[in-house]
Amino acid sequence: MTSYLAPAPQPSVRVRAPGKVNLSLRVGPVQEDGFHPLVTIFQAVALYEEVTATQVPVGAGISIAVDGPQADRVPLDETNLAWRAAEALARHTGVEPDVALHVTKGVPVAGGMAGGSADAAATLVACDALWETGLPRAELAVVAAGLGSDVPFALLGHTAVGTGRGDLLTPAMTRGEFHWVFAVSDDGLSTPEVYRRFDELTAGQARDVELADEAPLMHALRAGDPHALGAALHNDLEPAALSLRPELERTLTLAREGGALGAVVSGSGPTVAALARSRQHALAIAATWTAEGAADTVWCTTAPAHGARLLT
Ligand SMILES: C[C@](O)(CO)[C@H](O)COP(=O)(O)OP(=O)(O)OC[C@H]1O[C@@H](n2ccc(N)nc2=O)[C@H](O)[C@@H]1O
Ligand SMILES: Nc1ncnc2c1ncn2[C@@H]1O[C@H](COP(=O)(O)OP(=O)(O)OP(=O)(O)O)[C@@H](O)[C@H]1O
Repeated sequence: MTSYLAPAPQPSVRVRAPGKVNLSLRVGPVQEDGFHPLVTIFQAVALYEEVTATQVPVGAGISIAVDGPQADRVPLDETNLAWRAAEALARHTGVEPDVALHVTKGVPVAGGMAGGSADAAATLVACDALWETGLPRAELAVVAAGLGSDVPFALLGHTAVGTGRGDLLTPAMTRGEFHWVFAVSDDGLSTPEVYRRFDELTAGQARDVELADEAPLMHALRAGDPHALGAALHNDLEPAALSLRPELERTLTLAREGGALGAVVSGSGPTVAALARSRQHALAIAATWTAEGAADTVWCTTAPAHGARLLT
């Protein structure tokens, strides 16, 4: 009689990281390095990317699989931000980059909601646990900033003020829960292209960014006042996104006509974010967008949400 022993499962670690909306995004004049100085207020939303990192034999290298809505629009090679995050952490800590990554997308792709950045942040936390490299969060944030301006915020989550390229973060005090609805387009926008259009529209003469401009928004967050927050939403990239996608103007108008407390293009777009009074109100705005054909899909959620966090 032959006995059969099933192979032991390989150790694996699962991490969840959030997408974001920029409650305010103020963009200064382009610098010599091609980046723009920002003052932004990030808020993490309860739409999550999940990354599972599984141990593989020494020398196997990195591999990646992706599922979830819009997974077919995500690269499966070394250009994937999750792959780049594993490589960057291995380089930083001197370990061999051997890991199988599985990404489940829960944030729109190329929608201005930093889904790829959330994958990178989740991968840093997952590989740090799997490889037992034990980096403090502050050091992970340095590796994160090398991967992209939005990656440190996906690590931190909740609500935060971002300065520099958006990578220098200070947590912001908020009260309560906010209801968001997002109009998502199947056809994403390229972040560098939107910044380039911003440069054209401002003829390189954008006004310097000032943290003081955010006082009303910070007050609304501290008070947990969705009406004041709605009135304070702001995005300097919105004219650039609208000039590349004029149809987004109607999506914004429909949300406002539907009683949204505020409506704004999310980050570099083309997602439009509307702040609702309640979950029922969010669903009503979503229904209007759908009925009017103003979005390919609509996603309702709440905020703020936690940053990159181990699930197992
Ligand atoms: C639009 C936002 O999502 C708002 O949070 C971010 O500024 C974009 O962050 P991201 O996608 O992580 O961007 P990165 O990967 O760092 O940079 C991509 C490109 O965006 C432009 N970029 C980005 C950040 C910044 N402060 N200034 C820029 O001009 C640059 O052309 C850069 O080459
Ligand atoms: N893990 C990933 N998930 C999604 N896209 C990725 C990933 N890695 C690389 N990409 C590429 O990067 C592009 C932008 O991805 P992403 O979904 O992060 O955009 P975004 O949300 O607009 O980013 P941001 O708001 O940070 O500017 C995609 O079109 C895709 O080609």
